[in-house]
Amino acid sequence: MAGTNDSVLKTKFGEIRVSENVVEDDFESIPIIDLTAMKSPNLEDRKKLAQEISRVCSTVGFFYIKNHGVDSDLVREIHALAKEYFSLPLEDKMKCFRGDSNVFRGYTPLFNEFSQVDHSVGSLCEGFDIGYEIDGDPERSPGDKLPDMESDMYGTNTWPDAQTAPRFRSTYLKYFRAMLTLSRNLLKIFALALDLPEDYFDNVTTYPGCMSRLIHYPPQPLPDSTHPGIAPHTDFECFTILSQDDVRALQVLNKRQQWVTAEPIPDHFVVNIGDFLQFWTNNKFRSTMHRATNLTGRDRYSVPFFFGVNYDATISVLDTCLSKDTPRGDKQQKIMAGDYVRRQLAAVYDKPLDVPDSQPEAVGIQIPV
Ligand SMILES: O=C(O)CCC(=O)C(=O)O
Ligand SMILES: [Fe+2]
Repeated sequence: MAGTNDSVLKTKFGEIRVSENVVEDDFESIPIIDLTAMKSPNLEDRKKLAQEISRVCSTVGFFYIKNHGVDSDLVREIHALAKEYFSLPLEDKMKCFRGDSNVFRGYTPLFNEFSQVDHSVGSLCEGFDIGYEIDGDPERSPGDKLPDMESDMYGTNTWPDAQTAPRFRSTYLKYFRAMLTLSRNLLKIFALALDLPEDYFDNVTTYPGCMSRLIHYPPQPLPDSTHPGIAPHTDFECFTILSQDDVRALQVLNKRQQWVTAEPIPDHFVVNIGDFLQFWTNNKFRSTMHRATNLTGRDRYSVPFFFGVNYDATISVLDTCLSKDTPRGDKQQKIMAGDYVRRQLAAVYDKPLDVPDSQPEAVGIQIPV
């Protein structure tokens, strides 16, 4: 029912009416999942975990993970790195300007990332993006080459020079490797959750199209939707693993269309489903809308890792997600991972599209918000 404090939110999938009253998390909205069983030698334990994840992904699309196996010192290091990097003078950071990269990597200054639907809304955050490279993949060896794949989303990372930001590259790639390992392990549980063999996605994750960002949100003076920390959006890839510091800002849209704060919890990551898994699962898993609003008066740092599949992999509804209510024709709708990500990044970074017109769009697949 429409309330007095409602507003209409434009999204890339249509308009929805949301309540502007931010509610506290009751942990039903954003449950905590213990990943201990992910490493269990017993398949039944892993299946049980998969069932729990399946339930949460079909209802909320957001959850915290604990006992994930990532070293807490490494998490501290990456946050220290972010803080150090963003405190550099703007001219040093601009040497890695993301606009100079044809694969959207490098430094984005304040107000240069736009809402997915409204380009007049620039986010009150600065970021540094890196993407997949061989040295960031523990399953590849130094000297291996990026594959000669069709997608033009593979490319090189832009790094600050060692004098400006010592240890930046080595620390960030160490973190990227840890996230990639965790993601590949999680994807096996997702496969079980979808009644598929654990290795089902292995052949589309040999050179996975992943990206990571360091983000700095200066304090936001007012709950002002003209310059939100990050405007409401869904993520593009399979899932995102987010490390937050202790400053609250992340808000998740629940089923009652209210914003719920995802409180930072020490040693936990926040995981959310992205668009690929929603397409793949025929909308069974939810790519949930979220935003960041930092009204704490403190600087906030966060580090998302976006786990995608090989950029030239094709995504269409999984056989296990077709039902009598979903016509087989839905299987004909396909998206190529790299094209989809390029289009979405171009939309938020305002870069001219250079994707050929003939590439399929994900328009046929209905995404309920
Ligand atoms: O910083 C956060 O809490 C969220 C970041 C986010 O949603 C994104 O970068 O896609
Ligand atoms: Fe996001």
